[in-house]
Amino acid sequence: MYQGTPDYVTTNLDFIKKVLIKEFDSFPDRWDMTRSNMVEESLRANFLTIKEGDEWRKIRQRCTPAFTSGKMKKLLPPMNHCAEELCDFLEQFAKSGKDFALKDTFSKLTMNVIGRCVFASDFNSLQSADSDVPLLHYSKKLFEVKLMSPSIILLLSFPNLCRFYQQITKRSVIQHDVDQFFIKALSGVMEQRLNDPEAKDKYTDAVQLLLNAMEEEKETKFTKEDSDIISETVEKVNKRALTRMEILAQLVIFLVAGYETTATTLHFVTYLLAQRPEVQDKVRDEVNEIFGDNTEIGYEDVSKFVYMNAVIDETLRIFPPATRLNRQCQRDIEIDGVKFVKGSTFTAPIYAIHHDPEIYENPEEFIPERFLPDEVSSRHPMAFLPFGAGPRICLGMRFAEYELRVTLAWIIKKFKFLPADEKLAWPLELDSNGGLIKSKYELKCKIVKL
Ligand code: HEM
Repeated sequence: MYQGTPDYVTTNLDFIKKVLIKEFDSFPDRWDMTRSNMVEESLRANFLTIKEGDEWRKIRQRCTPAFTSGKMKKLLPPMNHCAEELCDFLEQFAKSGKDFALKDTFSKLTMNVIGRCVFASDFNSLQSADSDVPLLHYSKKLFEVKLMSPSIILLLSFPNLCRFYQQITKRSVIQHDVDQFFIKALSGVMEQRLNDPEAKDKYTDAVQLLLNAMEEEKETKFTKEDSDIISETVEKVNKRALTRMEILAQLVIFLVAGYETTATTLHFVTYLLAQRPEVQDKVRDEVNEIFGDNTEIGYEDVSKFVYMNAVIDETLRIFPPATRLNRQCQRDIEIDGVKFVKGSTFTAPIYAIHHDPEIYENPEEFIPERFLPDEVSSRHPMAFLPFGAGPRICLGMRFAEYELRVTLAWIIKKFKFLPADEKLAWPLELDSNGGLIKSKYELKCKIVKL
């Protein structure tokens, strides 16, 4: 049982594949404890992550053009720009020789990348304290909905009362201030674009793509390369345009889903490289060969990384930012003798799968070679699920993959990463309160300029 709902959890990879892909029509949505109590027109009720059925299909279809391979090409210059800025920022730590906190630094970088790629704005996060970057402050807060917070307890104990309160006041019981902040901040950007007759030709960021989608009914053409983020299930959908609240909500979810997950991965990968100089040197050799004396990492360069890919994937295996994923059953169905009734849930325990010794020998060891192409092709496709799978797979997967590679290439080329003075025991002690993985103790390292 999960919060009063029957939940079936398994590490059986064939079974997981059936639920996430083959029987997707019976398991199209995520289970969300707060969904039924949300004010329909509220910001979070419109998040793609929470939307159900045809409403989800429509929004996913509209958002996908922002993440296609063609769009990624255009996003590489801003990603390179942010990575270069990060290198300038890191110089102070190289000069001081002191330990520095990885998570804080990479959170600011990923916020800047989202700023430039999604909002075509400079958030300048690196130079500011957290409290001076309101988007960072409120994005962190949006993630802080804890299972045992007073508002959640209230919601679970008195759902009807909460629904009544929300309908009357149009205020969300959970974090009303956060919703208000985002609505105010992003409405401004939207209005400015709507009032600019040249905006359509001037901007290519996600805000503009979604605004175009709001007005236009045009069909989007997807290439074969895009098949990993768009499925046929999504394409067969009514073509109603998006409302303003729907657009606002997706911008917020891109910001929130995009910054914490990618920053978490970058901070773990850098930490691991600092502990393993021989792996770090190997990545650097590859980077130097591909990056050379060029001024930025290009679209074709990214696809040439082999060892760096293996390092990133092995990091995502050991530390998957989302430790599990779930689906809610929409109609009674039996799969391999397991009966699901409508409303029950299914959980794929990503962390447990990634640490299963039957799948990965010595799972606590950092062995990037496990992710060299031949090894990957001999493994079950569901053995590695950091971005989920099936039609509801992470929409920002490719965005994250590019951001991780571009950033890592820049910092590895410019700096050597060394262990911090303060040593932590391995395996690291982790905390996944709220579903996202965290190290219990702050991860730090030292750097030397090359
Ligand atoms: C290392 C970085 C990231 C990781 C590990 C990650 C992981 C995930 C996972 C596990 C899911 C659930 C998939 C499922 O249920 O099958 C998900 C969904 C999602 N992610 Fe990511 N994510 C990352 C980066 C991003 C970025 C950069 C964005 C946007 C800019 C993003 C936007 C989304 C959205 C919108 C969904 C919901 C998709 C839907 O319901 O259709 N993610 N992500």
